[in-house]
Amino acid sequence: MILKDILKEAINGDLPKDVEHISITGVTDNSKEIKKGFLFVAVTGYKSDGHNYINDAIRLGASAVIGNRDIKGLEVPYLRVENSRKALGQIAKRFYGDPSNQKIMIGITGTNGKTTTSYMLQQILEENGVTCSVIGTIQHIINGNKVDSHNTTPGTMELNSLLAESRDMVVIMEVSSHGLAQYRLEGIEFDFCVFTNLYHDHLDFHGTMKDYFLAKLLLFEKLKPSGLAVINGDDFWGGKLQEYLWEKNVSAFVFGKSNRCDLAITNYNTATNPFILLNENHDFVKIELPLPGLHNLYNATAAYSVAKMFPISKQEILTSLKRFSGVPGRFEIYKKATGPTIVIDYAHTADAIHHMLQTAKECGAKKIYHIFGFRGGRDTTKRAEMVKVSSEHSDVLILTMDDLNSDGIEGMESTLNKLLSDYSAGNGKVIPDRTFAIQEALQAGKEGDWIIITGKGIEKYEQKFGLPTISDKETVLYLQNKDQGDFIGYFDQ
Ligand SMILES: CC(=O)N[C@H]1[C@@H](OP(=O)(O)OP(=O)(O)OC[C@H]2O[C@@H](n3ccc(=O)[nH]c3=O)[C@H](O)[C@@H]2O)O[C@H](CO)[C@@H](O)[C@@H]1O[C@H](C)C(=O)N[C@@H](C)C(=O)N[C@H](CCC(=O)O)C(=O)O
Ligand SMILES: Nc1ncnc2c1ncn2[C@@H]1O[C@H](COP(=O)(O)OP(=O)(O)OP(=O)(O)O)[C@@H](O)[C@H]1O
Repeated sequence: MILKDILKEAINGDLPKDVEHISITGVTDNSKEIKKGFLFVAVTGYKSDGHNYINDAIRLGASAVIGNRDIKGLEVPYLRVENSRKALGQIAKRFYGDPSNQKIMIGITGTNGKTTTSYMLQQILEENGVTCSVIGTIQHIINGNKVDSHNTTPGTMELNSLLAESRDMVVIMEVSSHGLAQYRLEGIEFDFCVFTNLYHDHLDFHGTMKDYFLAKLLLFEKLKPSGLAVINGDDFWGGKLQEYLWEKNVSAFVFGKSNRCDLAITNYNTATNPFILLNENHDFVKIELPLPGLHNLYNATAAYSVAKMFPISKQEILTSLKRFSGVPGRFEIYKKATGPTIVIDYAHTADAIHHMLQTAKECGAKKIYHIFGFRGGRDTTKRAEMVKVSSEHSDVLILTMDDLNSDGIEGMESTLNKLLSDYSAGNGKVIPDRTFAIQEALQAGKEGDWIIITGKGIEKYEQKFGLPTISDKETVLYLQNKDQGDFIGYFDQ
């Protein structure tokens, strides 16, 4: 491939003579992936600086380098750009032949509900003959094949490579604020952009809610002129987004409780036989879902709003939602003939915890045990509110370990104790070993009680705990079945 052909957007103006005829064999921003004839794009990162690896890249065979520093005297041509992360996105798109341009692109953003809404939409579309690639937190699904996911929104080279590989008609993407802020979607345009909600999260990265919102807003700048924004109008920031798009004359379809919404919520039931009743231009739509919780009904409404833009009948959409298969690690219920109801969920914001505990109450929980922890190295300012909400809406809260990342175990243990004493109403305890915390709740829980384990969903434990299990699901199954023989591991999907 001729280098200058993929630099169209990345470099303004004429290229130097020594670059005109260079051909390249690949592109990467990671010196460890360099092969002979590659273009190396040096990116200034959050942990390290790609410019420090330029010499390694040349030694390994890079035939040209792009960066955003003033660098002279390299053995291969060097092109300086203003922002090499952005340039990488522009180059990735060209290198892979602008693959998103050949797809119907659906981007879903928001603090919570992205994964659930994508799975709902995938099920509706696929059951009605529309093949989908799904890119998100749990995994990426391309042409029906599952690929491990390292980021919710993959890095720009990986993303464009997945899109180029896809033979599916539609791409449903979870779009994270990090991905938007880091130009991972540079040059990609969307047919539908969905906004689920915005709550306190990731402020370690964005600083303020306003900046977090502004990062999310970037997705809606990527809407095609013919595209449609689908917005949860009941969310405070959803309202702000609506105003912004209105001023810009961008088409938006809004759902919410106000009767001014395009899809007005008139009634719902969140517990047994959950449903949400919607008024769409005096035509009533009843979405039934095999999954409790108002939050899931909102996710289903978002999925319905997009699906109805496809040539699929209302009845077909409602049938698919009624038999929705659920999402691994999101409101997954484990219940034996007798004993407590156990739920494994991915809630990791105060708002999501509120929804979970509220749903358990609405489902008739007699006593609620809530087990959770905090990710090390991530937004610490959300922790107090998570403890307050848990303490207020559960009967017993047990603080335990989540992934430590770069934090130390002793430090986290004292953080848990301090948060519990400062923000709970005295109805909690700290059990650092996550498997023992679950064990204690399962031993105490009786028929009619609910035990809610949040934060990790299907993710594997990063630390070793007391019981020989590697995830919340394994721990629950191990404890539920431990009298029935030796445990050999269930190995999560
Ligand atoms: C803090 C952060 O967001 N980091 C993201 C960022 O990494 P980075 O480019 O800054 O990486 P870095 O390690 O500082 O390295 C800088 C540069 O040096 C290069 N390098 C480095 C070492 C070397 O030997 N040679 C070399 O060339 C690297 O390839 C890179 O180009 O860009 C990478 C590529 O796009 C991302 O994979 C990476 O996500 C990390 C793994 C991460 O954990 N991110 C989280 C916070 C995140 O993005 N989360 C959201 C979901 C959030 C949610 O809603 O829950 C997501 O979309 O996943
Ligand atoms: N619409 C919603 N409003 C509030 N909370 C929700 C909503 N949907 C899901 N949740 C809660 O958030 C958790 C994560 O849901 P989901 O994985 O669908 O969201 P996500 O946006 O993909 O999250 P992440 O970016 O962290 O992967 C769920 O387990 C549930 O507790």
